[in-house]
Amino acid sequence: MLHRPLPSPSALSSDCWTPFHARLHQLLQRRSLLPTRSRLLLAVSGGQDSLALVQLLRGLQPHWHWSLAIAHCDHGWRSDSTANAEHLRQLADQWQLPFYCQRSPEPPRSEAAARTWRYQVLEAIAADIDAALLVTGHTASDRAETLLYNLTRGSHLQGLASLRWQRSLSDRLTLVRPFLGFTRAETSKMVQQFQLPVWEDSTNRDRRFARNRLRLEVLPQLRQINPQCDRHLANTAELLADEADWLAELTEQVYQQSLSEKGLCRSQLAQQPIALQRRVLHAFLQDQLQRSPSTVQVEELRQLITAPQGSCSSSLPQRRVAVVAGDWLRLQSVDD
Ligand SMILES: Nc1ncnc2c1ncn2[C@@H]1O[C@H](COP(=O)(O)OP(=O)(O)OP(=O)(O)O)[C@@H](O)[C@H]1O
Repeated sequence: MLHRPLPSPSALSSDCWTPFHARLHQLLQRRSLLPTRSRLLLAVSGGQDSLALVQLLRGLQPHWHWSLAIAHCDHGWRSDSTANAEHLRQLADQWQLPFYCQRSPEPPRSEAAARTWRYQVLEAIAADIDAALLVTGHTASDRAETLLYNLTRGSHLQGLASLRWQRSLSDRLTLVRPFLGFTRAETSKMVQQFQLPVWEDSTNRDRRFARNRLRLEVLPQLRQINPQCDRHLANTAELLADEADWLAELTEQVYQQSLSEKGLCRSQLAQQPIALQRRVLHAFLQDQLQRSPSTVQVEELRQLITAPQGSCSSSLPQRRVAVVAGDWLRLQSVDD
């Protein structure tokens, strides 16, 4: 485990301007991610990405006049987690930034539980300090990993397009990921160049976690095929995100056109490409059942678009079935 001593305050100075600062500055201008004078809550684990994020944002602060604060969530997972939090507190002191830290009452049982708890804490801190933007250090490499991970589990387009530049967490808080413009190899260079005291998380090396195996075993292999594969995979996710958004809009239009109190209009749906039929039927079932339908259920309904009068699907949740009534496809109780 590598714990670097805190460097002297001069090494942590934010006044140097590097090509990394210039790139982030331009990216923020182009994407309007972090408006001038906004209050930013920076989520910092102590790893290389989030420390590099703080360093660059501190450097850009005089140009954008943000008010910056740091938040750390201590999962209590590792024996050194309190020391990690204390290390960050001292660093925030040196950086003269407000520091907020919360420890989990008991260690979360899974990665997913940890993430849920972490975002609850971060949202509460953001509300306390009136910050509308929460900024994380997710990189293009995280985006590449997420794309690969979701592919291995089987995913629809939205899943492959995940890790967006921004995402709404609530009415009052937006999550922003400006570091998607950098790879992990680049944040590693930043850490060296700015002598940032990274606190290495030993669980990142634990190969029992699928994400770690992807990061430590699969991606290095893929980089032998193409050294730029992190960036290419992240760019693919970006293109897919635009296509997913466009398809979602189209789906909503067709759904609204085909829907009436009688059900879904079969002749309207029959004119649409199969991909749109599936999406509209998915939206219809989701609305009717208030839960995400399975692929099999959607496919069954798709067969009903051209099925004879009176045909019906097999039983759906809540003792319901889909039935063909003339030009309409509707859900009714199995008891009717
Ligand atoms: N314990 C935490 N407290 C606050 N923010 C966190 C914490 N863990 C993760 N984050 C935020 O979520 C981002 C992505 O988390 P992830 O687990 O992929 O990274 P990490 O390996 O923990 O650290 P880093 O991304 O800083 O190198 C981090 O960059 C950071 O902004």
